[in-house]
Amino acid sequence: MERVSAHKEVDQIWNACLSVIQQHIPDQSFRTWFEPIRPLKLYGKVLTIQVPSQFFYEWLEDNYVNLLRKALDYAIGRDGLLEYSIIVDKGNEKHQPLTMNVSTPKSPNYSKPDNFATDPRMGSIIKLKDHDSMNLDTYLNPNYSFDNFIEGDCNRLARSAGFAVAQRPGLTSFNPLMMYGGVGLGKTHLVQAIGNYIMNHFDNKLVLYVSSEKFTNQFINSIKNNTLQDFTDFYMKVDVLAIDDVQFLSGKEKTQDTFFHIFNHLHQLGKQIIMTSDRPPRELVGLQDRLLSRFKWGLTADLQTPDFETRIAIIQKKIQSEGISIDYDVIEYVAHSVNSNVRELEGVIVSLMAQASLTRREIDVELAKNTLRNIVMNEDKEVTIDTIQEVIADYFQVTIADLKSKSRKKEVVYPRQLAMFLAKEYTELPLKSIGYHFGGRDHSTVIHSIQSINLLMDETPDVEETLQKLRSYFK
Ligand SMILES: Nc1ncnc2c1ncn2[C@@H]1O[C@H](COP(=O)(O)OP(=O)(O)OP(=O)(O)O)[C@@H](O)[C@H]1O
Repeated sequence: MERVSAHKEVDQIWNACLSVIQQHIPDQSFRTWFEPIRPLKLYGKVLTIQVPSQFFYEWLEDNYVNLLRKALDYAIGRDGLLEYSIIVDKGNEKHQPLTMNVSTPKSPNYSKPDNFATDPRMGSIIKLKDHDSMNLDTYLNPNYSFDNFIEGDCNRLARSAGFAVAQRPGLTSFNPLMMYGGVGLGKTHLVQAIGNYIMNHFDNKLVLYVSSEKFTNQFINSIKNNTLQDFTDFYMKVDVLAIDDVQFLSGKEKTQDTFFHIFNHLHQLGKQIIMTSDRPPRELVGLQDRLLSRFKWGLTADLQTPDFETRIAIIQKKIQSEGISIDYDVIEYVAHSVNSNVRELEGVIVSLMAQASLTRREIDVELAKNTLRNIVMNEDKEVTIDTIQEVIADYFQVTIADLKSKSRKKEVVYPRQLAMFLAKEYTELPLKSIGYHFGGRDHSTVIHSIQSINLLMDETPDVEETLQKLRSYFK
């Protein structure tokens, strides 16, 4: 029967491994890559060792797999297996280090140890389970794909270029591919979709996704630990390097030097580089000119705030993926009310569903209104168009229905125009959406209302005074 061995035995086995390893590599490498390893347990013929990071694990797999095999043969026998437990660095968050036990599927090549020698990756002793790898930010999140990325005018170029790159990595003129855009507009989604596509369609391509922050931290650690060469060698081996949020490299001269070096090496070998940034290259202050000029060698594509139709499609996709259905008038209401970015849009849908299930209510426009109002209140942000309408209706003693009606009565027209004027001032909604909230008027009516108020302000001082009073309700 298999059993977990006592500590002493585990240590002995690992020391036997180390004695083999030490004979084959320089002292410096031994100290760097083997001394930090802690033997944890021996279960039958499976030895579990703890390694300090994902990067460390990969490094061992890439560089020392044959040697580890040899050491296991000696210490346990040919059927000895190795299991890694990786400490995931949680940065400054106060979490216990998460230890992941990586399972040990027996490789089909296992019975032919010669394969290990010819292709270390093929014969890697251990492979990360896919669902485990999701937890590590050097890996890709399989939930991001081209299939669930909605295309619209706002992202068409970036999506098409991304898809072309995914189909022929390193072979298109889009190298590097640089995608930029504001918060929550889909940069990470797209870059990960490219990575996932390549992983799923090319067996032998090594894809690495890394945030610039992580890259910088790894770089700093490699200097501290005297492993800079290992660090650069590691990056120079990949076939596809996806680096997120390059604006983070700004002002970090030494990190930029190393990135420059890696970039050139990969580019010369025809490897694919994909980058994202929150602003266009010309606005990346604090980045070296030589890097910036290289960013422009390939294609730069922007991601814009999604237009109304794209917002509708995104909401529909989201609710479909949640397996529910919502009436079109609710979808339309949300699409007309949230236009900042896709993350917020998704957030509203999630809150809406939570709200509905908590209060056991149907998802209708009324519920959507309440949800939005709560979100806005909690985030202490600008007022919603509904609040503006309520304040105006109350102030001028008209009804909200009047504001939305077709009535041309003077007592209604002026408040309605003021409400549209304030909606423009307080919300980020496009004119088309403002019009929607006023009984489906088109954007030219909204422009006309705003112009009328501007004209009136020039003519009558009262208007400015009224506006000030109304504004005081929103403070
Ligand atoms: N076109 C789209 N279709 C479907 N979902 C999208 C689209 N764009 C963004 N999303 C979703 O919106 C959310 C935010 O996107 P993502 O994290 O990629 O934004 P980002 O641009 O990287 O933002 P940040 O700069 O804040 O990291 C994700 O859940 C993503 O799946």
